[in-house]
Amino acid sequence: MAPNPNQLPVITFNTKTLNRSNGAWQSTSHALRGALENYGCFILATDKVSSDLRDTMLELAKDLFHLPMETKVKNTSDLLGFGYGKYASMPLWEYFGIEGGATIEGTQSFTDLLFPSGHKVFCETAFQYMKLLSEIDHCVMRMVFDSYGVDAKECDRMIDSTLYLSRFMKYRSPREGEGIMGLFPHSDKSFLAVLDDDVKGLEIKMKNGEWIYPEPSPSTFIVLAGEPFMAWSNGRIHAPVHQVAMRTSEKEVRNSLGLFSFMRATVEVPEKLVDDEEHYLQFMPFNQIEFLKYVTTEEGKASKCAIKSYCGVTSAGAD
Ligand SMILES: O=C(O)CCC(=O)C(=O)O
Ligand SMILES: [Fe+2]
Repeated sequence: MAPNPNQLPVITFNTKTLNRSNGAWQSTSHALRGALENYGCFILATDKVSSDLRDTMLELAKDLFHLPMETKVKNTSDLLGFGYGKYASMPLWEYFGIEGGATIEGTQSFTDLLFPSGHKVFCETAFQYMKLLSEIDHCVMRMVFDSYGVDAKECDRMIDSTLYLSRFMKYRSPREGEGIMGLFPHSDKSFLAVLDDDVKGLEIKMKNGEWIYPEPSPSTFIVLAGEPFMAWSNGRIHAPVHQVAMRTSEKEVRNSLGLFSFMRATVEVPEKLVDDEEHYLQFMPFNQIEFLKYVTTEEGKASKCAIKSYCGVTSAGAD
């Protein structure tokens, strides 16, 4: 698949492509893996999540941002990017994260905390929506493992250990004198992210340095690989730098939703992905939750590619 800077590859998940005994599974798996290697992301077209559910979720997420600040800050977490976030350095951006967001327990305790008098519709919708996103995440994992010829049991081990962070994000338009940057350029510290939004703003840097600007659509998501997935693949999968910019001059608010995956189990490069030539072992086994803590240290913050300085093997990994 030749990289095309203006367009991301589109991968379709439907009953045909998701049936392992159908030939379409294999061709889709290879295309998906190629997309992650060349672009680090792709557009996922699927009817797995109805547009009604997506609209309802995007609408309900707005309720969170109307809460008083003293309620918002109750959503705390020790993990980077979880909890509630609003930073002076990125004043347009605000987010809420749910730890264990694809489970009813996690979603319920978040709802109880933020809406003490109850918000059944929010809880049920968020759980239903994020659970579907977690199923998409599982399918992506299975296809990647399958395409590399890595044992499905290893994939199950990883999926079973996944801690999901569901995140509700809001970007307001800049006021006079403010910059347009909603979220600064970064590569994700999650394994995978499944992203959804209602207004354009996500910008992804390609390997050749050009940026692409995916258009939101009610029938597509963006699936994006993070640094830990790159390490697991021994450097094959790309973890693209991306950012959010509020370029429009109109008074506009951008809402986005995402499900981010983190492995509790040790992440280890599969033997299949190591050889003596091009793919000597580039990353030592690591714990992704410990890696998240490392990212907040001075060394982690100063590093150009945190996963390489955390567990990269050779000088090829140094910044
Ligand atoms: O808001 C978005 O679309 C992207 C958010 C993002 O990149 C992140 O939370 O890491
Ligand atoms: Fe990101």
